[in-house]
Amino acid sequence: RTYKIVMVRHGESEWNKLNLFCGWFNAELSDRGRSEAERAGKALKDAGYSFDMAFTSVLKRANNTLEGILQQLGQTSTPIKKSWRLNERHYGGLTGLNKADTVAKYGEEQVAIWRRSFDVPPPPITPDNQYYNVILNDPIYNEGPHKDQFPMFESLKLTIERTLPFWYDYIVPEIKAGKKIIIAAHGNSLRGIVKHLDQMSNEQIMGLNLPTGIPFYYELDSNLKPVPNGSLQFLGDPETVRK
Ligand SMILES: O=C1c2ccccc2C(=O)c2c1cc(NS(=O)(=O)c1ccccc1O)c(O)c2O
Repeated sequence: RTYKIVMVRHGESEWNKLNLFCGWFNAELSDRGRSEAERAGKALKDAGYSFDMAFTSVLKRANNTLEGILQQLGQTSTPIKKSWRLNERHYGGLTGLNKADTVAKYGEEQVAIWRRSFDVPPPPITPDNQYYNVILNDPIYNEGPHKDQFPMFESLKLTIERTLPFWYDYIVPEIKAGKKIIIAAHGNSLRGIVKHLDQMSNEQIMGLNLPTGIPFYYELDSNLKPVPNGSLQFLGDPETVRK
């Protein structure tokens, strides 16, 4: 028997529009992001998908993307499990900075190192960062992580290491129970799952930039390994996917 699982990166957020590092800040979806979610839902509906369960982060940009999709499917009562472990990578002290600020503050060379590094973290977010308290005290984190383990920064490596336990402990059992699953999350948390499923190298996964709002699916065998040609298939018309 094989299993099909659908994943989607949330649509454009208000901070994506401004090209700001967002990470664990709870930014809203932009209007464009909402319409991306609507289109994703329509593509899934046209392809005949339905879901028994959904997983998402605790960030509203992913939650609202999921809600938009389920609305199009007429499945707004689908059980949803949220976890901080599916959150976007925490960009630490870069949170709220745009490209110019980042280069001005840290220089081109350092930015280039961060861009190509798997395990080099950004600087920690500090109390002088205007988003420090709003993130640390956001009630969306009441279910975790604990204050004494709350991250102040994450490398891609650290992000993947805190995402995969959720995949194993919560998502895999439901897949094996035959549930039809959708995951609505973020570029870097989805990279963790994709890297694991396709056994990709650090370099390979850093080269993968998942498009926003375009659902993709995996077809997995009984060992939850991708079947031949069962990796990372995008949904929707090729024109949209190609862009
Ligand atoms: O500085 C970083 C960076 C710093 C620390 C951890 C990870 C990254 C990172 O992953 C990254 C960066 C810059 C850019 N491009 S950029 O230099 O044009 C840029 C900088 C700042 C804000 C948005 C931008 O588009 C990227 O595409 C990235 O994937």
